[in-house]
Amino acid sequence: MVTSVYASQSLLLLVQPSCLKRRLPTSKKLIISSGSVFTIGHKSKSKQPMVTFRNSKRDANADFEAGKRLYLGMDFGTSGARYALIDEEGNILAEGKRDYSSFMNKEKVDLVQSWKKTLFSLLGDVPVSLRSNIASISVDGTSATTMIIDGKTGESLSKPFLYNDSCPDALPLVKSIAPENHTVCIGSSTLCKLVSWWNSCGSNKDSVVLLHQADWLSWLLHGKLGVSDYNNALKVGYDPEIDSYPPWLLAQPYSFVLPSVQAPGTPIGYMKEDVRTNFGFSENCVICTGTTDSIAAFLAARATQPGKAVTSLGSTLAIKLLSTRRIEDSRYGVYSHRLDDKWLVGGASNTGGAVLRQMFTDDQLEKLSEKINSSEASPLDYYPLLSVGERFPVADPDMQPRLHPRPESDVEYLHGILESIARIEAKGYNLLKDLGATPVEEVFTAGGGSKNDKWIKIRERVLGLPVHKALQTEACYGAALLAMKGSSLKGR
Ligand SMILES: Nc1ncnc2c1ncn2[C@@H]1O[C@H](COP(=O)(O)OP(=O)(O)O)[C@@H](O)[C@H]1O
Ligand SMILES: O=C(CO)[C@H](O)[C@H](O)COP(=O)(O)O
Repeated sequence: MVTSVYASQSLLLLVQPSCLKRRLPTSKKLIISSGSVFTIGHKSKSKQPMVTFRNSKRDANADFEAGKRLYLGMDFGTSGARYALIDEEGNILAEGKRDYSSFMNKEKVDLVQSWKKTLFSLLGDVPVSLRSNIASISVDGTSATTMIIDGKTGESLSKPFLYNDSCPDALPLVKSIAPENHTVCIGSSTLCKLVSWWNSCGSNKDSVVLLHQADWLSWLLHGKLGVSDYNNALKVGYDPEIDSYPPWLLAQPYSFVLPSVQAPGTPIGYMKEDVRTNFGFSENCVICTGTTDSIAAFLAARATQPGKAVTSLGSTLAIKLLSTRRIEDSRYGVYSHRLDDKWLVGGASNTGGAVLRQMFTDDQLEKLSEKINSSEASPLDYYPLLSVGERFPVADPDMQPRLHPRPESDVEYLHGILESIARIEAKGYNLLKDLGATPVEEVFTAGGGSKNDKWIKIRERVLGLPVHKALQTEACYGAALLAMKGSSLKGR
């Protein structure tokens, strides 16, 4: 079941210059009972007849252009999920977020159910009066988050393998079938997770489908099982350069479980009737293929020239450098995603915000960061990890976390951690240059860490490069741009 369609239209050309404007000045920012925050966009300036809508449920009142097409992007990250609803100019009309924790059953962490509940809760947070204008939806998720699915019911047959889970048991076999230093030759690759499951499950494997988190969530909306995109499928071995799974992978006994692959932002089908009627979406609402969270963050930053890069400072540190040359070397956890006719070279470290969140609340991070002297180098040398193992810029499953000695001052401690993460980021970009990628000349920042101006200053000093906060820092905005691309491909 292998087909591939490559949408030649460049996403970046679709995004109107006007969308380089900052966010819409919002007329309202409402906190609603579910804890989700959404903003209603400002009055449009166009000539179209204005339709004032009232959302009785949320007492929202904004003017809205009748018939205007909207695009919904949904980002499923490590700690929670977000949505952004944009118009054709890239203006944000509504946005919201949900933490998974509100759906976690403490005794049993049922991630799959929490993702599903979060998906439909977020859909329920989209302002009712805007839903019928939504022309398309795209979902991004964490990369290599692997699900073994019952091909008949769509239900998960095992616990999902998360993006940073590692299956070293499968590595020798994977290395024996894949080219040397191929992207899949790392314990956290999707292929290692598939092989590990295949070798351990024994039982009936006939109607099994492998899906990634974004694929499965999209299936809940369009109902067509077994479809992925060439970003999510990269780490199971899909080759976006030949638009196909390579022969060495198709020759494997488990190749029948592999999903079909299309370009990110490709229309897959209309929203399922039951979901559509339940939420009040249009019968023309199309669900498109998605991408991974850090690629969605790159798209959101709208970096369009080789040498521009985006660092996602989310729960993890993921770097993406736009390069004319494809680079791949699993010894360092370096791989290249395709972005139209260029390559997003990079990797994802296990360091990042999750380590910070273990020690400080977001409020403490903000207050402590204000006291940091970012122009001064911290003498502290840490390797901030939540647990043993690193993916990039060193692929070492046995790497130990290093967060001691801890100084008396929390300001100094945080400064040391932020600076140490910046050193890992710098090592990553230097490695990409050494491996032959287009040298980085400017870095945009996405993710939760992008709100930390002191950290941006520290990173500028450590990287020796201009570092900025991206105009749009949320991956869900990038997913919304993908939805817009898909809608144009559908000719809608
Ligand atoms: N002011 C801040 N400075 C540095 N990091 C921050 C700050 N505020 C939040 N974070 C970090 O941002 C991370 C959440 O970012 P987010 O992009 O939502 O992550 P993800 O989508 O990977 O779950 C948290 O781990 C948190 O520690
Ligand atoms: O760290 C992660 C979760 O946030 C993922 O690994 C991240 O998506 C990076 O993977 P990719 O480069 O394939 O997008």
